[in-house]
Amino acid sequence: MNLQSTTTLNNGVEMPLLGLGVYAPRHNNEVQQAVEWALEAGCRLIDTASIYGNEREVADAMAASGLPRQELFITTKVWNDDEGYDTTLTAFDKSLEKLKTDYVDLYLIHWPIREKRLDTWRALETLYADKRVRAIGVSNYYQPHLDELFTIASVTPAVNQFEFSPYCNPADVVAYCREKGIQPEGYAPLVRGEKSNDPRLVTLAEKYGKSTYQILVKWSLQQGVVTIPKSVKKERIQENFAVFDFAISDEDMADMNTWHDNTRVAWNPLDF
Ligand SMILES: NC(=O)C1=CN([C@@H]2O[C@H](COP(=O)(O)OP(=O)(O)OC[C@H]3O[C@@H](n4cnc5c(N)ncnc54)[C@H](O)[C@@H]3O)[C@@H](O)[C@H]2O)C=CC1
Ligand SMILES: O=CCc1c[nH]c2ccccc12
Repeated sequence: MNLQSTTTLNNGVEMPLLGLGVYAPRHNNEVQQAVEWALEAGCRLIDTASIYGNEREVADAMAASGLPRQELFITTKVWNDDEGYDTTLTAFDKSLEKLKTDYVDLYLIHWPIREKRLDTWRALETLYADKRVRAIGVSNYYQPHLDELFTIASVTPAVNQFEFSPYCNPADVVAYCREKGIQPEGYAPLVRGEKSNDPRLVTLAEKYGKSTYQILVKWSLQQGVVTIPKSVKKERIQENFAVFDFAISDEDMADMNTWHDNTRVAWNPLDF
């Protein structure tokens, strides 16, 4: 496995396993530079969203990189206020305009807004049928949201993105996604640095000669879960991607799988 390693989605599209998240730097003008550094380091997956307000910066970095569009994998998301059928189609057009591209690789429903999420999904299916997105998916969907979606969906979501770290490890959601052919993707894999002093994590970092951040990234990757650590600092971006020269033992992976303590940086999907 290396930075170019991909997973094959349920419609045959190849998605990189490791990418850069771009929510939410203090200043969005840091995003263009961060994406450029990530692309230079070999990263090809960028995770943005309309609510992050930085799709234009992502577009500028894509252009500055000189990389062919088809080598990049760009995810964006429809935000809560835009959910609904027509509003989602309009929001998608705005995202495309900001991203200065004529297609998105993966378009996600950002949160499952109760009254609107089925109409929002129908809009995503329209965009997919019209070949304006290569894959469609959801974010922050747990089993009840997926089960509801399956009652109307003509297309199975290709990806479900949700909070995923050893400290927020909804293993039942991962298992359910796999059963249904949905690729799990984890956000906040670094718990925004909140756990970097956890003695158990520090011990593993020392054992493997890696940083605590690299241990967290590797824990996701070794399970085949796509992961999108965020940083806008060059050294940290490079550090977070330098995780292909070691492996966490099965025993240590099993131990990390007992650390779940419901630590969340975002809302609980079951509240939606
Ligand atoms: N679908 C959704 O609802 C959500 C999606 N996301 C996506 O996931 C991405 C990652 O999640 P985040 O919330 O950004 O949290 P994260 O867990 O990736 O943490 C990022 C923070 O960790 C610290 N950090 C990163 N690398 C470091 C290093 N090598 N050394 C020291 N500190 C380091 C920095 O403070 C940085 O701001 C987001 O940028 C976004 O793209 C995030 C939250 C919700
Ligand atoms: O992707 C980040 C999701 C998120 C969760 N809460 C908020 C509030 C405002 C913007 C984005 C988000």
